[in-house]
Amino acid sequence: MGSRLLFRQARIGGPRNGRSWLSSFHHLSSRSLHSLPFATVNAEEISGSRPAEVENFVQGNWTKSKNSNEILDPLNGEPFIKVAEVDETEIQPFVESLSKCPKHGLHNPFKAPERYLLYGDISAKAAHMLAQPKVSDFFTRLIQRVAPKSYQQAFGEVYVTQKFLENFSGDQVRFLARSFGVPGNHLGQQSHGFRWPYGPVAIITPFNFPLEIPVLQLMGALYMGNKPVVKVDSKVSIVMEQMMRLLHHCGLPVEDVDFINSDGKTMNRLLLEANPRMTLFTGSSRVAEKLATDLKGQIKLEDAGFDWKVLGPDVQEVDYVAWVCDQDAYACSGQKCSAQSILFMHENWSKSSLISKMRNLAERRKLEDLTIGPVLTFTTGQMLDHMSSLLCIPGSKLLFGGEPLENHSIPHIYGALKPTAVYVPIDEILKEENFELVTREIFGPFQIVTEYKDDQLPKILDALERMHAHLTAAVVSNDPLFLQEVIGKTVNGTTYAGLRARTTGAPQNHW
Ligand SMILES: NC(=O)c1ccc[n+]([C@@H]2O[C@H](COP(=O)([O-])OP(=O)(O)OC[C@H]3O[C@@H](n4cnc5c(N)ncnc54)[C@H](O)[C@@H]3O)[C@@H](O)[C@H]2O)c1
Repeated sequence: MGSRLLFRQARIGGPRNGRSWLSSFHHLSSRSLHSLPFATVNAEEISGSRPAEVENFVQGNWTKSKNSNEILDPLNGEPFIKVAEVDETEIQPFVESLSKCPKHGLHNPFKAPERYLLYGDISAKAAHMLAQPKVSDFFTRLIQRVAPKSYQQAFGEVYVTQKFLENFSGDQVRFLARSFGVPGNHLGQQSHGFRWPYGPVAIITPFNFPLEIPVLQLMGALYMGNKPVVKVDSKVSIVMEQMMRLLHHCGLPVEDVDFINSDGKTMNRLLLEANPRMTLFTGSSRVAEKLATDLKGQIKLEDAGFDWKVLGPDVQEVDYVAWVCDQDAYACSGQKCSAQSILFMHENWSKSSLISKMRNLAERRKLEDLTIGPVLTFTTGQMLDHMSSLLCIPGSKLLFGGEPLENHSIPHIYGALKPTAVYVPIDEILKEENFELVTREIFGPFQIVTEYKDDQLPKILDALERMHAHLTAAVVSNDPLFLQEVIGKTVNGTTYAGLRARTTGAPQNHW
C-alpha cells in the first residue's frame, strides 16, 4: 500500500508540482533513515533461530509459495533464510503478468512519455536513500551475510549501484531515449530512429553480485519501458528482495516488475511459457548455452570469463603490480567473473620478487574479515582435485596455497580454500591434452601462473586465441610497441592496458 501511495504522489506531484513531491520525499526519507521502513529484515539478526523469509512479488503483491528452500549460512551451515521458491505448478501468475505487457512496452517516445521523468525521480530518490550511511550499511552487511566478501568489497557494490542511480536521476532517463533524424532524398522525407522497448522481458542473475548486477540490469530495462520479471540466485535473493521493497518505497509502480524465486528448471519453464521478447542472462556458460538454444537467440548473455593478464618485459613498480595481482585473483575469494585466472609473466618478472610478494599478500587474507571466505559453487574437494590434475602436468608446481582453510565452520556444500597459485610451463599449457584443463574457469581463489621469454610471445598469443571465455584482460606494460602487439592480436570484452592494468574492479563508468 505504501508504495502505491507514494507512486501516486510522485505522479501527481511530479514534474509540475515539484515542491510538494520533494517535501513528501524528505519526510519519508528522514523517517526511513531511522527505522528503514522498507526493510523486513535486520541483516545482523538473521540466524538459525531467527530465520529470514524471502517472498515473491507478482501482479502488484508479495506472495509466498507451497515450498521453501532453506539456505545455509555460508559461514556456519545453519539454515538461516527461507526462500519461497515457486515450482512449475505455480508459475501461471508470472506468465499472466508478463503477457499483460504489450510488445511496444509500458512506455516509449510516443506513449506515456511522462514515465521517463517518473523513472528519473525514482532513481533520484533511491540514490538518495542508498547514500544514507544506515541504508548503505544495511545492504553491505546483507550482501556479506549471503555472499561473504570483505566489507569494502560488499560496500563497493552498494556504492556503484548508488552512483548508477544518481547518474540516471532527473532528465537523464529521457535523454537515454534520445532519437536521431536524418534528412531524406526529397522534400518531406526524413528518417527517424527511436529507442524502443522489447516489452515483456526477463532478467536472470547469479550469486556473486547480489545487488549490483540485478539493480543495474533491472533499472536499465525499466528506463526504456520494458516490464521485467527478475530472478536472482536463491542463495542471495534476499538482497534484491529488500531492494525491491526500497524501490517500491521510492515510487516504483508495483505493476512494473515481478520478482520470482525458483530453481533453474522452473525458470527455464517460465521463459518457455511466458515467451519474453528478450532475456538478459548473467551466469555460467553452461546455462547460457542451453538458454540460447531454448529461446532461439532471443537472449543477451553475460557469461563466464577465463581472464588473463600478461606482464610485459618492462619490470616496474613490483609492489604495486603484486598488489593488483592479489586483488584481481583473490578479492571476493576469486568469485568475480573478471577474476584473474591466468598470469603470463615475462621472465624478467620471474627474476623479480613478484611471486614472493604475491605469496605474502595472499597469506595476509583471513576468514575473520572475509578477505578470504566460502566459495559458493565449488567444494573444497573439487578445487583440490582440479589442482591435483594440474600438478600431474610435467614441470608444474604449487607456488602457494593449495590447502583447505583451517578453523572454520563453512558447510561442506561450499568450498574453503587458501588463495592458491599453480605454475604450469607454457609449452605444456599449449598441448592439446592439457589446454582445456588449464583454461577451465574455477570460480574460487585459484589462478594459474606461467612464464615466457621474448621469443615465446607468439605462443602466448596462440594461447589467448584458443581460449573461448573472453571477458576481461590486462596487459601490464608501459612499452607502446608491446601493448600494441598484444592488444592488436587479441579479443576481449574489456582490455585494461598500462602498468596499472587489472582484470577486475570494473569502474562505474563501464556501465
Ligand atoms: N559476464 C558477467 O558479467 C558475469 C558476472 C557475474 C558472474 N558471471 C559468471 O557466472 C558464473 C557464476 O554464477 P552461477 O554459478 O550462479 O551461474 P549459474 O549459471 O549456475 O546461475 C545463474 C542464474 O541462472 C539460474 N539458472 C540456472 N539454470 C537455469 C535455467 N536452465 N534456466 C534459467 N535460469 C537458470 C540460476 O538459478 C541463477 O539465478 C561464473 O561462470 C561467472 O563467470 C558472469
